[in-house]
Amino acid sequence: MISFPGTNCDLDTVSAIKELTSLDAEIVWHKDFKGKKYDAIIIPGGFSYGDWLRAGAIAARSKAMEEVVEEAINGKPVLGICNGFQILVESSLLPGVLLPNELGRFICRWTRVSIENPKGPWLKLANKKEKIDMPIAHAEGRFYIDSEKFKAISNSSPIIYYENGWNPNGSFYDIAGIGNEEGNVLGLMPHPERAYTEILSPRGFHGNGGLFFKSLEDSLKRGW
Ligand SMILES: NC(=O)CC[C@H](N)C(=O)O
Repeated sequence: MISFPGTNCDLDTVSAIKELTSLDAEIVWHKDFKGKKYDAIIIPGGFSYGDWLRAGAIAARSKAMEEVVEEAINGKPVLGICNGFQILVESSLLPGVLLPNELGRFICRWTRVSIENPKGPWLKLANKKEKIDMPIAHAEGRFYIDSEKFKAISNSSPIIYYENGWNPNGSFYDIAGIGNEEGNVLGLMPHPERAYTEILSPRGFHGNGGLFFKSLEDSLKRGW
């Protein structure tokens, strides 16, 4: 798990993985990060470099991200959560861009998503259209992708959609998260590490965000 200046969800994400799985997980300062050392890479949420320029833009140009790009191209599992998703998009590992929220301000609330075209190590245990409840907390989460590109990938790449009426930020096509064609790289704006047990979830929501981490565990043990 890579930590940049301003990353603030790294501890939560390590805790989620350790509580839910038998996997080992550690936080690595970006300057010390060596991609080859790990079986999977997570870029957690936060405000890397204070979200200056655009969220994720500066971290995307770091040496650590050069390593991540190399590993991702070789098929290693890479997950970006919120600011991590912004960094993956800024690194061109995932298509599209993340624009400021339609409301023009930071939004923090629970939301509900469903999964299309589940594949790859992060979604191995997901059923088609599986619904997951997780909170979002961001200012720049409005996903944009042009219609041609969307058409080209919508039947083949994993896509996480906000359920009808749950789009908090004006994302195009209600997109909350997206994967590459192979599914080894996945990015999402909602926070699964804040929704991995029932006790973390408000009344009426399911704490089922652990699916991503349990899928990784299963995938690393048995393949995907
Ligand atoms: N929680 C996060 O990672 C989101 C923060 C994010 N950089 C933003 O758009 O505000």
